[in-house]
Amino acid sequence: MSITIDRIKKSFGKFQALNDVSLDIPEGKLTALLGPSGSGKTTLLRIIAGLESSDSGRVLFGGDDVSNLHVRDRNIGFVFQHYALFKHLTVAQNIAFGLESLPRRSRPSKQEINERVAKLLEMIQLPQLADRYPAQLSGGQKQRVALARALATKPRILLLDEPFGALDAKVRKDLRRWLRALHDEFHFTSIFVTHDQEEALELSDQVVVMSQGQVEQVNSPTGLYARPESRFVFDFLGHVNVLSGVVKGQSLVQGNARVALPGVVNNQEAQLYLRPHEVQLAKAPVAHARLPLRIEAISLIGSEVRIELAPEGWESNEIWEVGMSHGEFACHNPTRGELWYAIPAVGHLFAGDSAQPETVDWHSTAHASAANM
Ligand SMILES: Nc1ncnc2c1ncn2[C@@H]1O[C@H](COP(=O)(O)OP(=O)(O)OP(=O)(O)O)[C@@H](O)[C@H]1O
Repeated sequence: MSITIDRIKKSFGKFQALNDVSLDIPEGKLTALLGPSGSGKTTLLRIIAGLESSDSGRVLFGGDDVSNLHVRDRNIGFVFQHYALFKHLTVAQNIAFGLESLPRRSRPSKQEINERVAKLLEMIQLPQLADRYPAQLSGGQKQRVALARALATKPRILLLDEPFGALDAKVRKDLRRWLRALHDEFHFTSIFVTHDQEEALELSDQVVVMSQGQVEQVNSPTGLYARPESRFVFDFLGHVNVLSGVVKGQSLVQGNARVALPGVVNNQEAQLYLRPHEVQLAKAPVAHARLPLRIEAISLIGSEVRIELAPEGWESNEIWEVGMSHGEFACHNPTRGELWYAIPAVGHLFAGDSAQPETVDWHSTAHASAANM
């Protein structure tokens, strides 16, 4: 069941929580609503659910306007951050609750309910815990039961609001993988609220980045990371290295730093954004870039070595980060306190007042410079 959000506005008093939001949520896909605290994610989710009404605009399910439909009639499953399991009911009774509460004419028989609960217990891989009470479960187990309960009435749409927010990092990761696998098997249309970029990128088919009650950008995780369309998305999604300066003589210049930018208008202010993987380190500057940096920290944990560097003779608001394979690291052995030069291969330039970046590609030059290391 696809979902269409059509020009939704919502204010709380004078505060505009959602400002003309339009969005298409594709059928059978997992869509993440990602954004900083207060950007309007939960408000949008609650309007889709029918738990909150909008001031204007429409919500459509599969093309049908459901804006005036009661939450009960929207056939939606919910999972929230704080497990809202009934303490006095067992796991099996919690899962059966939605089915037992259906009006008599649509309620399945006792036997059918038992069978469906048994199937859901299998699905969440907890059949052995059917007779336990919520207090006897771990946080991760409680969230799995909450999910089974949400799915018991076979909803067309599943809404999840920071479902793993209260769990520790390891359990979160396991549950993410498990939810993704479950989704791939059952294909419900899901919307997932999170402010954790890693979670959004790892779990979803489509990411909606929100800021101040508006949609900033919608794309697949890879598309969003590779082609951010605004400074906000750049800053919000992963680390980014920034050189701010003025364009002079076909180069972006600030203090000791200089990067060649053929074709850019002189004498305007500009910011060059570089992802850690778009930069290499060399012992000397190259023709298209002179970006001296001193190594401040080296982190060997993870699949890549992460090197943090501070500008030398120029300034940057944040520390720079460059990724390097463990093989490269062993070969070049960069050490804390040493002076190195960042060599950009691809960059994203915001020149003057432009809200959208222009991609600059120095690839051929960068390959030549890698030999410098
Ligand atoms: N019932 C309400 N009354 C008044 N203001 C509200 C209400 N609900 C939300 N807001 C305000 O609307 C804004 C958006 O809130 P919302 O919960 O949608 O943000 P969010 O992106 O989900 O944030 P978080 O990640 O912190 O949950 C916030 O500034 C919040 O204070």
